[in-house]
Amino acid sequence: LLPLAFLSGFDLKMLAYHHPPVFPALTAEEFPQLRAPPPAAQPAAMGCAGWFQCLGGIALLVPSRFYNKVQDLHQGTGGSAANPLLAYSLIKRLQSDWLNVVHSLEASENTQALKYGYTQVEKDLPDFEDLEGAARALMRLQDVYALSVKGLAKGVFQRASGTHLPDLYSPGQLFPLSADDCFLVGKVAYDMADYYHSIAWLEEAVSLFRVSYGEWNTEDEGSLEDALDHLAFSYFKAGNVSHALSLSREFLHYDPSNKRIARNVLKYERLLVESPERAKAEVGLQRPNVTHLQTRDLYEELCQTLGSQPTQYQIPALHCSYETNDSPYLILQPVKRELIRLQPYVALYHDFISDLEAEKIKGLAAPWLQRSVVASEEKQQKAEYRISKSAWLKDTVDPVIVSLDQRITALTGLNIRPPYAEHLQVVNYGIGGHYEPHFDHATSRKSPLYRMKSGNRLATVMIYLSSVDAGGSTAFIYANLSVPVVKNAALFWWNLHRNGAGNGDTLHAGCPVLAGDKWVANKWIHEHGQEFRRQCGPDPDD
Ligand SMILES: O=C(O)CCC(=O)C(=O)O
Ligand SMILES: [Fe+2]
Repeated sequence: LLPLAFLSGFDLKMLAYHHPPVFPALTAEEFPQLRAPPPAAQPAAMGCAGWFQCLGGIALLVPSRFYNKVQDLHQGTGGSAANPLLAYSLIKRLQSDWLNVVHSLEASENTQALKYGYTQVEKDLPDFEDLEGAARALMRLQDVYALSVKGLAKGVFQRASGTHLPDLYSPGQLFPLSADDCFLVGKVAYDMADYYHSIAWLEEAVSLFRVSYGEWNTEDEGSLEDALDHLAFSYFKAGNVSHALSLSREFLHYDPSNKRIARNVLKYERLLVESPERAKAEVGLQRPNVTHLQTRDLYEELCQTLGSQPTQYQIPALHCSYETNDSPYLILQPVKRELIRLQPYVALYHDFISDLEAEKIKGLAAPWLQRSVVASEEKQQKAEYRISKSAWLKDTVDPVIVSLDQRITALTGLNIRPPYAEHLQVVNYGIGGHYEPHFDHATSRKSPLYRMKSGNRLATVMIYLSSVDAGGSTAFIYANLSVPVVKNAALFWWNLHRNGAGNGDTLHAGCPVLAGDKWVANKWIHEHGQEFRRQCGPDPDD
């Protein structure tokens, strides 16, 4: 650096200007290798005393005392560039102080403290399975709601091309994804050999990495080269050799010494010479049908459009009414029933519980939530087609459950004392959480549902304990209807015909939650105990 005498007032102003008193800009400008924390991660905002207790300031090595001193020096720099003392201290700081800070014992102690702090909370942080799950959830939302990946990367929820439907969700604040965020989603798809999704997400990653090429982010996992590498191979696997070739050539432009990519380039060139038609071959990539759902299109349409329920005007039998169900319990406060379908019978009871009760039930379940399982042959196990957390609540845990049971008894006229009904199952779906089309009743005699020795699941009462911002409807696939989440309402349907056979028309699903936090509570009522409450009959349609 020039000695003090050679720096003009303007030079000093420029120095001060480039090192404004805003901490993040200051550190990043003065020492680009030091990563400034995002403004939201300031110690006060995070509720901790100094940077060194905070993980928010990862890789931040600057002691707060020095930071405060620097900040004070930057106060009112406008007129003070003429002050020789300040000018001297600025130059000294840039030439010597920072060097001492970076090489200080304090800096290495801070790094150690940062690492120690990280190991303390590490076990509570999301693991790779969580991250993979979150990436899959994004792809699920992309598919089920036909969203454009380009839009998602920008933070908006636009429909993919071809549809002119309005957006399903408009967030108040945009949260665009970074190149590396997109890269990771693409990589998760790539690792599952799902080139349909890897291509869409890696295309976004590549274009974002291109824009910021040369800017290194310590926190990033991938780079432009990584994204080009994975994207080229995805295109090759999808049969598009000419795209694979041009991306691999671009890779070599950035890293000419990579022998593997150089070999790939030769291979792709040879393939194109041997069969030039490959150059033109635009292989239509099929979306993988991971869960082999036969009803996928129907299901997704119902999730997107909230079904096509005929209204009361088309079917007069579908109407709203106050019901007492001959129960003394309901005489003073009848339930508000909205008949949704007669075949299969589906009814929505509005305001079945209060906000207070909903909060209480969620609070009681929260500490017990575990990843939901499904019945598979004789076992219960986790499955990709049901992503949620759930907990069982006995009526002994709180009087609120007792009074809910009383109301369900009054509403249904059924006997729900154990073992004639299961305990209350509280379910929480996070973003992208879903339950693909399924039956609540057992379809095989071996099902674990029969362990209660009270027969099959005759009826379902499902209560919405929350609202959602978008998505999350309950779709009845064959009945061609879907019910939006209505907070505090209870949805009722019969799973079995009067002859005891399962009603195939009750195939239903919980659509993925697009935005929000969805909670439901299930009460499954079994066959036994209802002999005098729901008459049986021989008619297979009844
Ligand atoms: O969440 C929903 O809308 C449906 C849930 C469901 O079908 C179930 O838990 O069995
Ligand atoms: Fe269900």
